[in-house]
Amino acid sequence: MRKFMRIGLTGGIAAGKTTVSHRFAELGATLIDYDQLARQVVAPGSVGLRRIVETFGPNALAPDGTMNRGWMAEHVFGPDAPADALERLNTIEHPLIYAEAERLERAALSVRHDGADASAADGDDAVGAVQIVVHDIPLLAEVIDSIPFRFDHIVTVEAPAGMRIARMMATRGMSRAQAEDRIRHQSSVSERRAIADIIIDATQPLPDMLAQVDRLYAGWVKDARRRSSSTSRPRLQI
Ligand SMILES: CC(C)(COP(=O)(O)OP(=O)(O)OC[C@H]1O[C@@H](n2cnc3c(N)ncnc32)[C@H](O)[C@@H]1O)[C@@H](O)C(=O)NCCC(=O)NCCS
Ligand SMILES: Nc1ncnc2c1ncn2[C@@H]1O[C@H](COP(=O)(O)OP(=O)(O)OP(=O)(O)O)[C@@H](O)[C@H]1O
Repeated sequence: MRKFMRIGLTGGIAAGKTTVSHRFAELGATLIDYDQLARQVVAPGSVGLRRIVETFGPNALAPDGTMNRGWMAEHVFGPDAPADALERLNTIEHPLIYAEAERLERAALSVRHDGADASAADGDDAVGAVQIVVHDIPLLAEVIDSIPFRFDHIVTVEAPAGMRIARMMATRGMSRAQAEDRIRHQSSVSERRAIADIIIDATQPLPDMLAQVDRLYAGWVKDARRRSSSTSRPRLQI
């Protein structure tokens, strides 16, 4: 019997989400990184990039055929960004991202932890491994009503805006104005907390934060094992 749990991971930009998600991956979770998918679906030659250029014009394309991320970021987050620009970009990218996330999740669930094809080994499932799939979704609070997944738990990683702005300026080469623009276009701490059942405080010392992640993961594995006695199939509710 397969044991599967789907987790949503979110948090304000530069709060510490990637630090947390990498720890989950080290512990054995399958990680689906929506920032990475957002890059994949607009790769050169993709349907996503073609639609973006049709919608936003040739400035959206860099000379090397990739999406011009700097222009795009300014065009959707900057002070002179048209009111509906971010929504138009999201409308193009989000369905493509969800389709890819679904495909990755199905692929992960069809392979057992030891690498064997799960469909060929149903008889071994009584002692089968637990699979925790973590969807790392910066914008989960924004898309919670439209995303085609349901989560067993939602975790938000939080740090004060001042600390996040300082981190963006120090490590991502952003100006203060660019960092503030990015925060302003995201949901608030309270909106993220409203959808989450678990909060990770990223102002605590790193070892304490990672220990909290370890405890969470161990608890989920235990719950998934317990639950599997009443569920015979992975829950792919999409
Ligand atoms: C606007 C773009 C081109 C800017 O690219 P850039 O390289 O500067 O940023 P990057 O993609 O690395 O994102 C960094 C962070 O910005 C924030 N962010 C990204 N997209 C959005 C958005 N649509 N709304 C609010 N915040 C966003 C997130 O916190 C994200 O983690 C790019 O972010 C994009 O294509 N965004 C739309 C796709 C999307 O929704 N991505 C998030 C997946 S949930
Ligand atoms: N508990 C902590 N103590 C000290 N530094 C931390 C802690 N958590 C995260 N950081 C640091 O904060 C910075 C931002 O963390 P991280 O890259 O994980 O953020 P993020 O939320 O994934 O950002 P983004 O939303 O842009 O993807 C990193 O330099 C990371 O090392």
